[in-house]
Amino acid sequence: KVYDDPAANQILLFKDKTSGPISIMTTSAGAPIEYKEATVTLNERLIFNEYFMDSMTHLVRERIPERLVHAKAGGAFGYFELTHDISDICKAKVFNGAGKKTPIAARFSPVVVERGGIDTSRDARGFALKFYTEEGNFDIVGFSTPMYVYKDPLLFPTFVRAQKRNPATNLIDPNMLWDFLTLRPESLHMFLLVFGDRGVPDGYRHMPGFGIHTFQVVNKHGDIHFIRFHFRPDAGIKNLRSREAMKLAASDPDYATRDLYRAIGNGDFPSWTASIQVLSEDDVKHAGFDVFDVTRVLPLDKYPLRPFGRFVLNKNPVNYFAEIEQLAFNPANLVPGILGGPDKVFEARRLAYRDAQYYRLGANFINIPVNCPFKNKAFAYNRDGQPPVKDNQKDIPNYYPNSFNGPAPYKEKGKVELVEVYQDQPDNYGQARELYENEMTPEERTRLVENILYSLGPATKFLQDRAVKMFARIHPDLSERIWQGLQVNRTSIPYYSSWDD
Ligand code: HEM
Repeated sequence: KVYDDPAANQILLFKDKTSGPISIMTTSAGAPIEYKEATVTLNERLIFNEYFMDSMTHLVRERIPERLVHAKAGGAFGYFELTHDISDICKAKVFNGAGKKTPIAARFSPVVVERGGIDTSRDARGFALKFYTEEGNFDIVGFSTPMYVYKDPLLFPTFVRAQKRNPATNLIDPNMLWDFLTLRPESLHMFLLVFGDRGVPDGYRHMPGFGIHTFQVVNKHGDIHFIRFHFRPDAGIKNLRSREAMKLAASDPDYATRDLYRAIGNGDFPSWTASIQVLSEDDVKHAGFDVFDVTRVLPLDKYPLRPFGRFVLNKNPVNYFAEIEQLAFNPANLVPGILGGPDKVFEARRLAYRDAQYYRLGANFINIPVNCPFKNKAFAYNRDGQPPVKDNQKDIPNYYPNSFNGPAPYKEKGKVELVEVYQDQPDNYGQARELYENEMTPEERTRLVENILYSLGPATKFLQDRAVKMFARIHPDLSERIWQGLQVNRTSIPYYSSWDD
């Protein structure tokens, strides 16, 4: 049978591919088990009902901590195809030899909403890719915007808390958000995109992705370059208007997750073209600004895109929890030839992801099949701890150094260190102005103002005044329109003036 919606009919599809119950039901320990309804076994104690004991005690242990941020997601698997060799700048094998294909996992996620939240919420989106390369797993843990919120990683906890729920009311609190945005105005560059059309992508298939950090790469001669990753959806970038997004929030909060699963299930495989901006050491020295500043974009006219590959998602997860919930991305998962970003945010991320995953998945999260390198075997000296331990590295010596043929350290030929960079205060009014003035159409600017008012309207007056002042530094027109809007739209609940039908 053919179903036009594999997302809605997954369980029917399962039935169709089987010819009856797939097996006798068993206990978790594998013994055949009867199903005895408790109500018709009044003369039997529930404690002897092994089905009850087994399922009940498991059920109450089924929740694990959700991700602190990016809790809700759609994810899938597929491959990356290298269309253009880039060995001239990067020796990582995954990017050497045009035509090479590498298996990948992808996970797309709004930042703020909780695990059961709304897919069409106004937010940036995570855009995380794991390349299962022959030299180990390489992760690009990026965003749907080409820039990030701040360049000082000390702000991470503040930013997360300001966007999440108020500790007393348990509500998302515009005062907290606007306090943050106006105290740290470098965030407004990214938030112009979030409040603009890009803030609600029309599903994940129409969403671009960016590595954001300027990664240092090295070729086999030891020459270093710096690159930024860009991924453009081949189906084109599409966004939802606020009104559609809000309707979908009520009618289909899982809109983007459904769209991705359905498309892949129907054989309509989404793909993205991968490009890089490339800078030499000289370019970095003469850029005239901090090219490692994650709150800025690198101008495309100065550093044009060099396409090098595409990736295709052609396989839905067979089990969401096992394969997507348990996926563990980490910017520190790098391979020889790719050194990561020299900036402070990248440095902070080297700790944060690993730490978060130990907490939510346990000490051996790397042994969960989707997280294991599978093109090569890992030979770390870690042992024991919470399951799964897999073979626990069998009888291989468990300490280093040793004299008994345990794994020996890799000696990279012509090893190059990550450069050290001096980073100072961000200043992004210039790029935000450019975005507002040159990249947004007049209609987009109107929608931007409306979306800002929707969020800023319920904030308290001194924050509104502070925001108007900040927006004036981006563009007088933007600030004027927001000020005007606030005069009619100052309200304590989110409200769209133009939405009254
Ligand atoms: C100080 C800076 C940052 C810190 C400390 C941080 C920390 C975290 C943590 C703890 C998680 C949850 C990880 C997990 O439970 O598996 C996370 C998820 C994520 N972060 Fe960050 N982050 C930072 C900046 C960024 C930046 C700059 C980007 C984009 C370039 C980014 C993209 C993501 C994505 C995509 C996820 C979700 C990964 C997934 O799909 O599992 N983060 N971050």
